[in-house]
Amino acid sequence: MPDRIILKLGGSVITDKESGEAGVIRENILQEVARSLKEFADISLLLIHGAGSCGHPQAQQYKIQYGVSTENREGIYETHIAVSGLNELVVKTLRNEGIEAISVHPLEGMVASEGELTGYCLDHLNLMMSLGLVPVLHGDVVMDTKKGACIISGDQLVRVLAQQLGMKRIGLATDVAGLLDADGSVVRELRPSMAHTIRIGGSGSVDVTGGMKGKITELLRLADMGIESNIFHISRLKEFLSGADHGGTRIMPEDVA
Ligand SMILES: Nc1ncnc2c1ncn2[C@@H]1O[C@H](COP(=O)(O)OP(=O)(O)OP(=O)(O)O)[C@@H](O)[C@H]1O
Ligand SMILES: C=C(C)CCOP(=O)(O)O
Repeated sequence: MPDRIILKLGGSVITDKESGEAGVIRENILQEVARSLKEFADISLLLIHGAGSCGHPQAQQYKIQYGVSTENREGIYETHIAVSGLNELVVKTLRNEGIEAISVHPLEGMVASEGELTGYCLDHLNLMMSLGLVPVLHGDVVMDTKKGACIISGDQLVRVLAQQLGMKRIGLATDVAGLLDADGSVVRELRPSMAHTIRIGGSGSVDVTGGMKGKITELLRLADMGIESNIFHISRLKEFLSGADHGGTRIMPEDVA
């Protein structure tokens, strides 16, 4: 069986998150990514993407992260439709390159409690990958037993799916070279015991899931479970896919050399 890899494409990469304008998708970057992925057709891939400007502004406008009642329930549709539109374009672009991508929307099959995914069946993802399909999930709004609904980041999906599906390698491509320290240098290795020594911020743009801080929190939880993950700049995608040095940050379990 080929190695299974999870790749998250950051919303900051595939959308224009910084301009503050909602819904701007970087189609040229998506095409480049699709072409790169095509070169690695022998990899068994599960793709996750963030929302960027196609979901974060809507989630913030409807205050989804503070809970959902009949007052703001319209935000469930508005947020989901924004990120689903992005997902449709991601899948279409991959398929145009001959990659057997298929959309999987978390809202339709996952439930959370207090913002943490608690209810889901992943059998279909296993079966899809066994058939050589590339499931394409995304950060989404999902129903929540305590809060009505909540936002699940692509980073949380990375943690849950990496753990549950036994993925061999985990990579998060974003718009920075990796986790940066106070001098702007890339932190090449991060372990749970040293995380408190680095000042980690949110995102420079509208982001309801915590930006870099949210990402590192999820990946440190993976490290605590003995699973390594990687953050790198999108321009280093091929290095990550081929197993070469991607120049970014490896988030590692405490006792791994
Ligand atoms: N110490 C840090 N090192 C690197 N980036 C940082 C740091 N602190 C804050 N950031 C911000 O985190 C951003 C990356 O996180 P962000 O969540 O926006 O990325 P993403 O995963 O690509 O987007 P999305 O959440 O929409 O999928 C960077 O663009 C940077 O502005
Ligand atoms: C805002 C929505 C809909 C999902 C957020 O996912 P992320 O961009 O991975 O943080």
